[in-house]
Amino acid sequence: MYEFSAAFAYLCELKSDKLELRPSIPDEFIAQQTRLIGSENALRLAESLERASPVSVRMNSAKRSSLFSEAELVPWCTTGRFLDKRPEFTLNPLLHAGAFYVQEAASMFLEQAYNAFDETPQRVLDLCAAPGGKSTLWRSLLPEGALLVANEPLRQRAMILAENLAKWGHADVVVTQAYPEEFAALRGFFDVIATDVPCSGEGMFRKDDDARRMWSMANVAMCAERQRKILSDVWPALRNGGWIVYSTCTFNDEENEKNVQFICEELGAEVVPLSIDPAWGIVDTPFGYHFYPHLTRSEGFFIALLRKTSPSGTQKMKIKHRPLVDFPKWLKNNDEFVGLRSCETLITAVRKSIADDVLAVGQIVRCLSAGIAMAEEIKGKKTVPQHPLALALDFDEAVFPRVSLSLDEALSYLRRETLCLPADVPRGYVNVVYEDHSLGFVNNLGNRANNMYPQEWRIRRK
Ligand SMILES: C[S@@+](CC[C@H](N)C(=O)[O-])C[C@H]1O[C@@H](n2cnc3c(N)ncnc32)[C@H](O)[C@@H]1O
Repeated sequence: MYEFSAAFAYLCELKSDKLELRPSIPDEFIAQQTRLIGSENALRLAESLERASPVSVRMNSAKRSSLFSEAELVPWCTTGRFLDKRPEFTLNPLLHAGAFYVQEAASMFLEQAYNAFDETPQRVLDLCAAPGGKSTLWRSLLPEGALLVANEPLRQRAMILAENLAKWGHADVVVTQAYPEEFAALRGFFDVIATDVPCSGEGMFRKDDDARRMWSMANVAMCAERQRKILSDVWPALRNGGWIVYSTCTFNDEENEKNVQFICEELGAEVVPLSIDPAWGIVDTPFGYHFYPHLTRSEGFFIALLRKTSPSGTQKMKIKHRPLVDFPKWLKNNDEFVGLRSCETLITAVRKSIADDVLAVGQIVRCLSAGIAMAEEIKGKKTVPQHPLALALDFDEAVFPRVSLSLDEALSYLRRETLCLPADVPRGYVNVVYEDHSLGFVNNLGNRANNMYPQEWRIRRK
């Protein structure tokens, strides 16, 4: 029974009083929340969805910078920071150097799920990963030598995911573009599968008008069904005893609690409790954790940690070994890597200890990137350093001459404009840096320096 109360009537007034520039929050959504969390909370939730979103960032602990060091900490994530206002992030070169990521604070709670693992996972699949907020966090949490497969089925979004992970700089990442069922052939391969599933986006009502416009109970039901299909399709790829991190940015129980129940009962898993501080304002339920914007400084979010109890078996994969190739010795620890040819001309470096896993994944699903894209060979003569190398944590910055850029020059570089370097800078490939953070390469011809920043990554903002 819906609880149509005075609070609900007040909400309707609130909606009609608003300057109607934005689509209003759907009545049925308010009724649904009234049923789920009571009228008082539904009222406070709806009010909070009309307020401005909090601003937060997460620092890349492997690319140290003093930026935002004074900002308030996000209590559930060691590298999260709240900002008082939203700066022009695009015009900060350190964003493009991978020193930080702009991320909604609730998503950073993933760190608490990670802390609940009783052993360190070695193979993690982030199944619905674009644009890469949680993948960059996974990568920061995982130790070196553990493999992260970050996947996104949609091409354009997968390209953005690859870009954001290249900026983050860790070598032990494979970016794939595949649908969940394609991973089933990697039977029992992964220790962890994270499913940050596409959802009805109620938690985004504050930021995203389309989420308001597209919302309906029918859409909620459609999303819930698609989520169950995603989970069922990828299920064989999770090893027995492996972990599922299930999350959505929506509030309703169809896509949250009922799907967690489906995973437990139909697929075979148990919910694992997380430790939370009551002061955080997170709502703890038997099936997972809710972030409500009227209670936490965040958007709406739901997350559950589960452990697989059903058997999956493992399939011993026959790895088709590819010939190793020499790669230019431009890394700090070249001996830890092997060179592989990604396509005819591109040479990548992959950590030796995970090379077989990387090959196994590449045999089953389409890979957009794996390891560090090092160099392009041109007609077997010239070796051109690739942009991801300049952003990689393993890049040996002593190899190429380095030039520090001012803010204006750095922005000009990121817009892919031609630069003019000081006369004493050697000719050839030069690494350009901003505040000690590598931004990329230029080819210095003397009178001008050709900009090697990837065309599709360039910033357009003046
Ligand atoms: C909520 S977003 C992921 C956000 C991301 N995890 C992050 O933190 O930046 C869900 C993603 O799932 C993708 N997706 C859509 N259909 C999918 C499917 N059938 N299987 C897996 N992912 C899908 C969407 O394109 C979208 O990029």
